[in-house]
Amino acid sequence: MLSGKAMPESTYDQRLLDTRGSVEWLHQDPWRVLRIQSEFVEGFGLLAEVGPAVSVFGSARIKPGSEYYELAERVGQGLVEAGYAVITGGGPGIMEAGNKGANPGGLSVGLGIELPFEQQLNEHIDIGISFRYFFVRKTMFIKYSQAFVVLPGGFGTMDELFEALTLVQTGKITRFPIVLVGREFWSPLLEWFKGTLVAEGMISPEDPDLLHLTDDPEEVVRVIVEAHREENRRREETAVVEAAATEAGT
Ligand SMILES: CC(C)=CCNc1ncnc2c1ncn2[C@@H]1O[C@H](COP(=O)(O)O)[C@@H](O)[C@H]1O
Repeated sequence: MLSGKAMPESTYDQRLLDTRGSVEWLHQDPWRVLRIQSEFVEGFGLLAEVGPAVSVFGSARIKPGSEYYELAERVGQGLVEAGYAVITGGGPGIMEAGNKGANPGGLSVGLGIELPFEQQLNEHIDIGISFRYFFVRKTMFIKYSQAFVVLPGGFGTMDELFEALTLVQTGKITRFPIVLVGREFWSPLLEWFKGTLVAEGMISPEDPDLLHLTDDPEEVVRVIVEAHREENRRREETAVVEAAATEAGT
């Protein structure tokens, strides 16, 4: 970890993605692949035994005591009571609230990101990793959680929401509940999905149904538990049908 004067002026993501400037950096790209690889290896190693988990996303700027902070804390607590680990971006605001709700009752995970300004993981974390690359970190959220809960937030939150939505819509991940918390905040976006995106044929009429909207932390947990129960039932049914087909064929 670097702090104060030792903090570099640019981030690893910036140096990787910036094609302008000194060509010296370009010659280092092949070596960067190894650094990226090691970040995947470290993430896979630390998270492999996390068990069933749900990621909680939302604004880094929300302060303790605010309505959304308390809501996120209750969501974290409810998820842990239902047997899930809680994964967040490890920072302040909603992330901190989600981790705080999960801790000390359950497993609280923070997947932090190196930013151009100094920042520490919040203090309510059992397993914490600081990533240099956003895209490596995003892979970890998707790979190690079985649902996303998204509270109000800004660009970072939208990025995480739309990544998950695209992966579900395109069938890259299946049966992955995405729950939006905060009806007043999210309703205009859902209206826009239906009134503009569906109306202009940019998404299918059923695509907005990939999102579940609520204000109630207990409903968040209920929706996720039921979706996973249904998924397990489907898997068991498929396994029985496949076993019967194999037996019939032998
Ligand atoms: C005070 C401040 C701005 C700190 C930023 N520190 C952060 N630390 C960790 N994850 C972050 C941070 N900022 C954005 N993110 C990511 O983007 C989302 C929040 O971004 P936003 O505030 O909605 O756009 C979080 O779910 C998180 O995964």
